[in-house]
Amino acid sequence: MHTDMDSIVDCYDVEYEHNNFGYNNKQWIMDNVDVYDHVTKVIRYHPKYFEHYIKTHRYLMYDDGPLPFTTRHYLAIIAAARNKCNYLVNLHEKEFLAEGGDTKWLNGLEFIPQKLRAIYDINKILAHRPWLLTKEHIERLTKGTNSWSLAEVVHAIVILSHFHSLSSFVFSCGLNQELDASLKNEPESPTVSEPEPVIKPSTTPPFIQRLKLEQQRMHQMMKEQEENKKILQQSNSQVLMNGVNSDNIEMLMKRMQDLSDKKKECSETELSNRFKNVELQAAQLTSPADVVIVNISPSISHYVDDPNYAYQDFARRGAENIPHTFRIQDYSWDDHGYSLVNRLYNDVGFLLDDKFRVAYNLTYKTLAGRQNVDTSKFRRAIWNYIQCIFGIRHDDYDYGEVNKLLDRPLKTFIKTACCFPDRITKQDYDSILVELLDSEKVHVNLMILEAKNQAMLLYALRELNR
Ligand SMILES: CC(C)C[C@H](N)C(=O)O
Repeated sequence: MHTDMDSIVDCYDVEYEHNNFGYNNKQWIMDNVDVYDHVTKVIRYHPKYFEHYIKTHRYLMYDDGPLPFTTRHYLAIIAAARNKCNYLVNLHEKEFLAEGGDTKWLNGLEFIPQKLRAIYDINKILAHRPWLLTKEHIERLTKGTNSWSLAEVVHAIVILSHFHSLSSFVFSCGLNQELDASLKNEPESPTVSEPEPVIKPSTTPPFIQRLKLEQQRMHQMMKEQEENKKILQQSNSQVLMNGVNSDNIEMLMKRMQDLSDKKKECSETELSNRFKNVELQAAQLTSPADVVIVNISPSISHYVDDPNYAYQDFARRGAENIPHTFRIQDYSWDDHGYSLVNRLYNDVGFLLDDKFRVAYNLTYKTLAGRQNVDTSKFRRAIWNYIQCIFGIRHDDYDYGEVNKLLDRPLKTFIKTACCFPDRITKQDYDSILVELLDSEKVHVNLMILEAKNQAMLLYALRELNR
C-alpha cells in the first residue's frame, strides 16, 4: 500500500532530481520523516532550505543549550499565541508535556515562575514592534534575583523570533485554517495529564496534498523534457499555467530584465527618498489592522497578555519619538549580529547565518513554469520590502525596484503576513501571484519567514550589544 509517508518521500526524490541539489543528508531526513508535523512537511518541499531550517530548529529546541527544554517549548507557546497561531501552540503544548513540563503552566501566564513571566514583555514587543526594544528591557531580565544569564536571554530571543516568524509562515500558507479543521477530525488529543511522546500527524491536509500533486506533475514534466523539449514548452503553458493569463508573468520578466539592463546611478538623497516613499506607501496600504478586532480563541487566550498591543505603522511610530529607520550600514547581520549571537550562545550564529543565506539566495531559476529565469531582482525586492515594513533600510538598494516589481495585492499580502498573520485567509493565499506554482508561493512565504526573523533579531541584538 502507498502510505502517506511513502508519497512524501517520493515527492522528495522528485524535488532532488528536479532541482539537482548537491545535498547529501537525504538519508537522515528520510529516516526522520514520521516525526515531522504538517508545517515542517510543507517546508520540506524546499529541501535545500529545509536542511538548514531543521538543523537550526533542532539545535534551538532539542540540543544542549542554556535553557531547559520545557522553557524552550513554553517560549514557543507564548510566541505562537501572540500571533494567534493555535496550531503551533497546540503542537508545543504537547512537546512541553512530553519533556515532563508542569501541567499547571498550561493554565496560563499566571501559573508560570516569575523568571519566565519576566520575559513576556520582550516577547510582546518583539512580536509586534521590535524597534521599541531597548537595552533596559534586557537589563531588567539580567539584574536582580531570579535573573537570566545573557546566554539564556539570547537563547530565548532566538526561539521567540523563530516562532514569531514561523507563525507568519503557517498563516501565509493558509495552513492554520486547514490544520485546525484537520485536527478536529483527528482522534481526541491527549488530556493534560496524559502526555503524548511523539507527534504523529494522521490526516494530510489538502494543501499538502496539492503540493504533492504539483511535485508529481513537475516530475512527469521533467521526464518529458528529456524526451522532447518542444513538447515540454507547450505543456508548460498548458499544464502549469492552468489556463491562467500569462501576461502578468511576461510583464514581470520584462521589468526584471529592464532593471538588469539599465543600471542608473542614483544620488544618496534620491535613494533615501525612494526608501521613504515605499515605507510610506506600505503604511498607507489599507489593512484590516485599522479596525482593532481582538479575537483570540479561548484555547490560547490564557497565554496572551495585553492582547490589543499590535504592529504599528511607521507614520504612527513618530509619535513614540523613535528614530524609525534602522540602517543596515550601521548594524547588519553579517558584520555585527552574527558574531554577537555566536559568542553568547555557542555557534548558533553559524546555523542562522547559513539559513538566512539559503533563504535569501534560494532559486530554481524558474518562474510559473518557465525555465532559466533570473529571478534575483524579484526575490530581492520581496526580501527588502519585508524588512522595510519593519523600518530596516539597506542603504545600497534602490527601493524604486520594489515598486516596479511588486504589485499592490502582493505588497498587501506580505504586509499582512508579516504584521497581522492571523488575518491571512486561504483565499488571500489563493488570490495573489495566481500564475505561480504552490511551491513558488511557499518559497515566497519562506522569504517572509526569514526576512522577518532576521529583522527581529537585528533589533534585539543591537540592543543586547548596548
Ligand atoms: C519565488 C519564486 C518566484 C522563485 C522562483 N521560482 C525561483 O526559483 O527563483
